[in-house]
Amino acid sequence: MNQELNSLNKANNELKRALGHFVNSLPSSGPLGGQVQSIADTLHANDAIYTFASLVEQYTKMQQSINELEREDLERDIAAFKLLISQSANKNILPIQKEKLTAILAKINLEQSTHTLMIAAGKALVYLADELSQLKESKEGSKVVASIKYIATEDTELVTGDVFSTSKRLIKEVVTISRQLIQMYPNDTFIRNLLYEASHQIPDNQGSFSKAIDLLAGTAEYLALLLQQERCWAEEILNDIHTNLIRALKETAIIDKLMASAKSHTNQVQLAMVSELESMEVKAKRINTIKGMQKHINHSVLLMSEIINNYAKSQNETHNANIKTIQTLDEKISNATSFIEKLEGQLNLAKETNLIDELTGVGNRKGYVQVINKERGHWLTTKRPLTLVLIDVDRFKGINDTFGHSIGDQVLKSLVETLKNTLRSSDYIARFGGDEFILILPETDLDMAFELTKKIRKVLSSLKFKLRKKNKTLKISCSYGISNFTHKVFNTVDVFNGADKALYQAKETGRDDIVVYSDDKFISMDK
Ligand SMILES: Nc1nc2c(ncn2[C@@H]2O[C@H](COP(=O)(O)OP(=O)(O)OP(=O)(O)O)[C@@H](O)[C@H]2O)c(=O)[nH]1
Repeated sequence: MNQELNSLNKANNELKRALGHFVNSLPSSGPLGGQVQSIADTLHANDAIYTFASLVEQYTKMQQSINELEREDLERDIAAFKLLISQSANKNILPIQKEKLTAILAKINLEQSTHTLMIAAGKALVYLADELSQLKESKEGSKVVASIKYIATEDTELVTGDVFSTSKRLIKEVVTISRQLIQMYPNDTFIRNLLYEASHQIPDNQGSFSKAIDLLAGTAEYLALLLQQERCWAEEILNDIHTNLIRALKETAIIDKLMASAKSHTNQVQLAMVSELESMEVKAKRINTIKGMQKHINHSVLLMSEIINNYAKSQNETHNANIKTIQTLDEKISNATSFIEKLEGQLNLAKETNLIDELTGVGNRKGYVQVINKERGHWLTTKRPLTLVLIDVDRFKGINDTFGHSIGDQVLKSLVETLKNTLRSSDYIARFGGDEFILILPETDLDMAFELTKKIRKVLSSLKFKLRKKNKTLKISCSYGISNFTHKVFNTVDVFNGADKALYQAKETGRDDIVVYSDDKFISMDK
């Protein structure tokens, strides 16, 4: 379309030049004076397309005015025009030329209609121009031209020459424009007709100035229409692009995802950007210029890419943070795993060497022997207090017999749990057999052991075992025997026997009792 517009501009300049001379040759007063002046003013305007349109309009108006003018006024103008031609015809030109001009003049005199008068006058001008240009080339030409200059004003010569050559050039431009247009719109009948009409004007040297302007005006009008159409298409395409852009975003739910991500990360900037993007569709409907829409699309695309970049960045950050957390967790898990493995190893070793009681999970008699030997060795070197406590459930046989073996087992397990919760980690528990347990208490003297045993007795006596079937509650009690390593009694078996003696004594005195035996004698404690 640019090419066509350039051609149109070129044609416009030609037209301006030709009309300039034409206007200068016309009388500036009289009935056409106003229009002549207005054409002259328009010629100085700069906007090519605007000038062309108004020149054509004013030229057409002038033609109409000529038709509408009073006969007398018109005759005066035509008379001036005839005089101009007859003066040209009477001067020093060749007889044959003079003859031709006189014939035309005679015809002009006969013509009644203004329109045909104008055509005849136009032909005379064209003929004159043609002859003049030929004369300029010939030998006697310069002489003749000089004589014509003498009778005709400079403007007249220019008008005739320029109007003729401009007509031809204008038509050529119409042909050029329509040939270019036909390539873009091969099925357009208007352009085809235009090309046909313009092409048939070229070989005809009599092609009139007004015909050329008519064709050119039609071309310009049609070009404007095509431009308008293309503008509409461009607008539609841009609108489509924008709508599709927003639809694609909605369909893939990208906006929802971005919104959710911005909300969860309390990213205010991102949130504001996503909301703006959401309102893009509404805003687009209010835009009615191509430039505006292009700007809007650019803005949309920039905004989208910025949001998506931000989103990707935050996703990346979250990803990296997750990787760090996973690494820390991995380390913790592997530490815990190796710890568990170590414990498992110890447990397995204990099980392998039969040091653990199967039912309660504490040490068995073998375990007790191993630990007491170790602790005794320590006592021998440090002489730090070391005490044993024997615990035996009272009337356990009765529990088994009355409530069943499994309740008996449960009592033993609960007893061990209570002991574990009351003792220090350095203390050792072993099931010595049946319902009898032994505690090895390092760093514990008799008084401390006695207080600890009182505490154990209190907790155990508060235990209640619910017996569903019988709708009863079972309570238990135990008897306790305490003994310690001393300077006098430091043999393991002797100390154990001391504790056993004390336990037996507790049973004898009615059970649920604590008895202390040390250095081969019973010790009375403050109960
Ligand atoms: N349920 C259960 N009972 C056991 C287990 N080992 C031993 N016993 C029982 O524990 C009871 C021990 O009873 P004794 O200590 O002799 O006597 P007691 O009934 O406790 O009476 P006193 O000790 O004199 O108060 C026996 O009836 C054994 O069968 C066990 O692993 N589970």
